Amino acid sequence: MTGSEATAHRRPVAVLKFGGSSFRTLASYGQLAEALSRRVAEDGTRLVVVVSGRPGETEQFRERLNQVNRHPEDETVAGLLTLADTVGAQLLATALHREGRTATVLAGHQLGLVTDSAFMWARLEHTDPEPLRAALHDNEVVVVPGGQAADKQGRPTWLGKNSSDLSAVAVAAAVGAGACEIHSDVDGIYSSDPHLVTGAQLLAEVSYNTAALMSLYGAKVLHRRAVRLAQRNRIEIVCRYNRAPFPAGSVIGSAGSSVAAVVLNQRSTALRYPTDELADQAFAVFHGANIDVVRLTSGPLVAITGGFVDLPEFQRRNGIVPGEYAGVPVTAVRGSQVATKLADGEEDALHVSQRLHDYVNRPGADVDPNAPLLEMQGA
Ligand SMILES: Nc1ncnc2c1ncn2[C@@H]1O[C@H](COP(=O)(O)OP(=O)(O)O)[C@@H](O)[C@H]1O
Ligand SMILES: N[C@@H](CC(=O)OP(=O)(O)O)C(=O)O
Repeated sequence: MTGSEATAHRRPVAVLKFGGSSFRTLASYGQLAEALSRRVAEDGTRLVVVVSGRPGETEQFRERLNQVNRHPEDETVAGLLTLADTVGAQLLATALHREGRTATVLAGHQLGLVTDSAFMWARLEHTDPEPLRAALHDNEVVVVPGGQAADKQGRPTWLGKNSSDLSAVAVAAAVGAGACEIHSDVDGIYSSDPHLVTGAQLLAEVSYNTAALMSLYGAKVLHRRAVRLAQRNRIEIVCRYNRAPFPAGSVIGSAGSSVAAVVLNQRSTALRYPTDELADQAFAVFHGANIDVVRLTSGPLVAITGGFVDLPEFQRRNGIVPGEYAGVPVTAVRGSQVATKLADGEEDALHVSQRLHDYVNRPGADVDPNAPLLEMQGA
């Protein structure tokens, strides 16, 4: 056993993630550093803190890139857009130094997360825990820019849009942590987006399967592959509000509530193809590129959930027949059951979600996890 391994075993390590919504102002860095410093002092833990860039910053990089080249190489997109998270990580590290804490930044190429070479939606293949262990040996806090990794040749790769959650769970698995604390501007997973749907309820316990289904269908709150990685490694995801004292709202683990959730993401797009066969082919291409996609069964339909895919460009490059815009998918999930309705655009998606949410959560509704959801198609 190396010295750093022995130390990592002696000291408990907590893994925390703070998304972009935690850094709306520059003052947020100092406030968070103060709270983290208190935790180090009071709990005697070392921390790995995964951070995202500030809200909108990743997309600002994308705009700048597109102004220079409308058709950039994936490797360049990955190299540039992940810098927003690097900036955030360095700002938090410097705020921690001001608090008198030892802290360092481990960027994707230093971290030990090795992916394939699908630069923009890379898949994790292997983790070397040694860089994290060594950094934890020398520092009270290790700050990790979310979404970053490297391929076998050491080239920077991106785990995809909103993938900081995935980084956090991968880091938790690497350091052997039993939990991963994910902080956001909501304290947990609700029965629908609480900023958009009236009456959305906090779900205290959510099963891995339900959380993964919700994010596959576009719920922004957690990254789908993060949920699956946590499930495989038996890591509990604890969702917390991003301001001290960081109250916990939901735990994602083996237990789950049977409440029906309605997934709304106005960036999701359903595409209709002339035949089922063409829809199957398009689905296979999106899926093969690691993009979150669902083959809807109610027709020759494919839903690209979560947005941030340049659909005309992607279809052109991959030589697939362009699908016709079919609306915004809104999906009800209960246990492992799903039912999707198509709304006529972003505005209509809000109304459809509210109606569906009211319907599935109506007083006296049958919440038997085995009851079919198909009746909701008429909601
Ligand atoms: N079912 C849901 N439960 C909670 N939040 C949801 C849900 N669906 C969508 N959201 C949205 O997810 C947002 C949090 O995700 P995100 O903006 O990526 O946060 P962060 O920047 O902290 O990672 C919330 O502000 C909320 O609007
Ligand atoms: N750079 C990432 C940041 C991220 O993952 O965001 P968040 O954790 O706030 O969803 C992105 O915009 O994709």
